[in-house]
Amino acid sequence: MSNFTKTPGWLDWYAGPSKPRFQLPAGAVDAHCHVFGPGDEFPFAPERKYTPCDASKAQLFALRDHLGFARNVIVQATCHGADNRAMVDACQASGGKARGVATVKRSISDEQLQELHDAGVRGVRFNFVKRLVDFTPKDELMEIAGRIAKLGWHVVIYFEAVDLPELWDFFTSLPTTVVVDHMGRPDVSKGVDSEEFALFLKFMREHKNVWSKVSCPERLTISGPKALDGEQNAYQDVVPFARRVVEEFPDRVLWGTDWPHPNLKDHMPDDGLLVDFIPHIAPTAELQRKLLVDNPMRLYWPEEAVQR
Ligand SMILES: O=C(O)c1cc(C(=O)O)oc(=O)c1
Repeated sequence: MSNFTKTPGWLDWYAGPSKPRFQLPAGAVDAHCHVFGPGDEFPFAPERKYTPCDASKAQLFALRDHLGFARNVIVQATCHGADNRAMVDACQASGGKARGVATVKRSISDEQLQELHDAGVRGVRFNFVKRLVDFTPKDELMEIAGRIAKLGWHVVIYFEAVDLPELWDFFTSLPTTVVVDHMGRPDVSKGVDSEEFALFLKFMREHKNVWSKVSCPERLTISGPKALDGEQNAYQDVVPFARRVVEEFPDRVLWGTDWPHPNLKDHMPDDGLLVDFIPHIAPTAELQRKLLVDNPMRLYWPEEAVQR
């Protein structure tokens, strides 16, 4: 037990997830997941907006093996601020099976960036979700992007769909591959043919360096049903969004569990059933292989990626 007190109402990750019915392709990558602490070993950042339960590297690796993934991409969680030690420790302990995405400040030195690279970091995350982080000036972010571009890294962006118009010019001037978290958080109640989602598709269509994670149906759903109690048709209201992105941009999509699912308020999904969501959004073996193996390997393990 950590000395930190969890945010009231915090939902812990689901213990004892089911075995997915969907068999992941060999070499599948969970390309969006986090570690939290443990708080006593890797304290949460003073500037954090929430205090989570612990979610250790050992627990993450056990989930990876249980679900049938070969590798993880561990994304720095905002509760750790720009202190990347927990994420780096997990990457280093993974025996080459994890790569990382860090959060850095302008003050980071070139030596420190190189250390992150040596630990397996291949990207930085810029977060624009106001409930998660304080504002960072765009000139600072652009300076960081210019520096990490030289290492061959990419930028991961997290924002809400309503904020895309305002952020458009900044995003489209980033010099690297740009990976959008959770499809830019569409409001699924507006429908897949909404102006809002059309703008997101245009963003990807017009900018070939933009990729998307088609993750987090458990976050985006309004009407469910929830991935609990053996449900094989979970989050039907999110399926058309993710499927549209996978089918139009099959070579620029990634998928991740988002374990341990920070800040869910309504329910905590059974991660086995979350994996069973994948064939609903990527219905063919080829789309599944691109989404789960080829694309994440190209971005995070290019030295090992198979050219097809
Ligand atoms: O929507 C969220 O609350 C959320 C938070 C974080 C984080 O705190 O890093 O990461 C995510 O991917 C999603």
